[in-house]
Amino acid sequence: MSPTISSSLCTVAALSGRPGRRAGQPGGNKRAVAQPLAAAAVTEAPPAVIAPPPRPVVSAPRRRGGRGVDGGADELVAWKSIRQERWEGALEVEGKLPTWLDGTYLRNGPGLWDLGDYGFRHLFDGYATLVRVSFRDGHAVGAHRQIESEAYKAARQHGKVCYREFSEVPKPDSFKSLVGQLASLFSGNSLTDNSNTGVVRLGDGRVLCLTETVKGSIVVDPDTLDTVSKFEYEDKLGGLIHSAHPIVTDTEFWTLIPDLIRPGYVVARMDAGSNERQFVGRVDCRGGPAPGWVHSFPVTENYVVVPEMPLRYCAANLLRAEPTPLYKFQWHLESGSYMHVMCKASGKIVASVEVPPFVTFHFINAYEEKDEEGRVTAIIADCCEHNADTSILDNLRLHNLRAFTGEDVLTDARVGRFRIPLDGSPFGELEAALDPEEHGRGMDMCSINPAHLGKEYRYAYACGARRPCNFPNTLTKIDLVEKTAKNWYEEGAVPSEPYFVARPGAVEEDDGVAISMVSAKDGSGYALVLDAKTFKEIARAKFPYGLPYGLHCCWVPRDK
Ligand SMILES: CC1=C(/C=C/C(C)=C/C=C/C(C)=C/C=C/C=C(C)/C=C/C=O)C(C)(C)CCC1
Ligand SMILES: [Fe+2]
Repeated sequence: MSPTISSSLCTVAALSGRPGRRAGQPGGNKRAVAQPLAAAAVTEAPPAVIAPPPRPVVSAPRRRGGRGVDGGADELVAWKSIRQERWEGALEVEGKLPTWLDGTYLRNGPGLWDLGDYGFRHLFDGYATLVRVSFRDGHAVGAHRQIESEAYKAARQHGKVCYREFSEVPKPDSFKSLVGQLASLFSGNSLTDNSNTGVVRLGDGRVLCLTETVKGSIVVDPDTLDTVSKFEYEDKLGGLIHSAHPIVTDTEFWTLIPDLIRPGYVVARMDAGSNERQFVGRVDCRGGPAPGWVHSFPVTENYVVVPEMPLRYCAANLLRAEPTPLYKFQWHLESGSYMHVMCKASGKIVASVEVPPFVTFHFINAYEEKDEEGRVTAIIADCCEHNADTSILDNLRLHNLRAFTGEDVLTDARVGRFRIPLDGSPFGELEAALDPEEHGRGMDMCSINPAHLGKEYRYAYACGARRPCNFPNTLTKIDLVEKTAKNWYEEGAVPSEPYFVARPGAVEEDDGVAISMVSAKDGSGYALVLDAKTFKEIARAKFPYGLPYGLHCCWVPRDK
């Protein structure tokens, strides 16, 4: 079986007789060749460190994204663009930070949604803003900085969208024929590299920001937040899009690459320290007409779980200039929903079952269920499941996020637990792992103790809901054994993904802290440190300005 992805997005490149070219390195386009990006930052960005202004540095949308009020003091800035390129400074600490907390918390997310007088429409479109909080000896230093992607630099230079983002596309260039536009889409040239979704620390210590385009993999410096270089995959796997959430451990990296031409997924792994993905196996879709969206996927110790949900990629929507209700995707309930299980060692599929319809962006974890003799009988896979309803994508339009009227409009979500039997049965199960009322029927942006990745586990940390609300507004600690939740809430505040950091030497699964960045009701922002056991606040480290909402985080321990 050929490991080369035959995705429709590769078609033009393949036809042009330039095999093996890496995504993001189209022939003749010198801008796309790997090179340090920081040099551009020095000439184009403002001075290295800018003192914080007295008021939150946010700007309001002026067109399209809905009318906002200028970000003065006393109002939430979660959905407003950060105006400064960068800032760094000591944070005022309220409470007592644990002295063992020694390292850097990094958070990535779309923090800039305005270009001149043009406002983006969807949360996922914003240009990437990295936030850092470094903890040492009970003190905290904070910083933020825009990631210098090609897409961001071009937008800044030309004052308009220049690459295809999640929902925004560049205005059609009247000099470029339709064929030319199709060619640049299929070659990947016009796709964004705006790596605004995740941030991971690879086993070799490099820190990588990611999105769903392969070319949007960017290496950053966790200390300076400098954009260091493009992460170039040095293999022939091809593919222009991949799962935004690879599975990363100290020794390896697993990823899923959807194939839009021959609907399916390629499973690949990469050794720590390498840039070369290796083909492990392929899963053919059982439903059509395209693979399901795979924002993330889970693994166990011995297996990779490949989800196939009815929210599927749609080639026609990829080409459209105006966003459709489901953006680049389409809902195909009739196509069925499936879960596939691949053996990591052999690449063979050991189970492929039909499951009830589901909608998920974030898998939480998975593990192997064993019988008394230690034989693996089933795979358990947990996710943040939106009750098979795609409306969450509409909830996340900036207009809706900015227009909270007190009405309860956030759609319900739960911890969806799949049970995938390995005995050849054709069906798997999907049920709520606990009563969703425990976390207010809001559930997303989850982390676990990384020592339990792929293994049995008890606790998950996520954003839940206190209703009425239009967005998850609590932090919740889920106990999957007791089937209960502990919740943190502050009126009017928007917290982001709580990230678990274990205490050095910890034995118990919840011995550590959960760190979240909070955009407060009064326009301020702070890093919140909760005791992961009690889920009570230990300390908060306050930024002198409010920060926009952000998505995912990682932890970089200090080099000793
Ligand atoms: C640019 C192109 C694409 C980009 C896809 C992107 C940027 C997808 C990002 C998805 C994210 C950030 C999902 C997050 C979900 C968060 C939820 C549900 C939170 C809920 C509340 O707590 C493609 C679409 C891949 C097509 C090519 C072009
Ligand atoms: Fe995500």
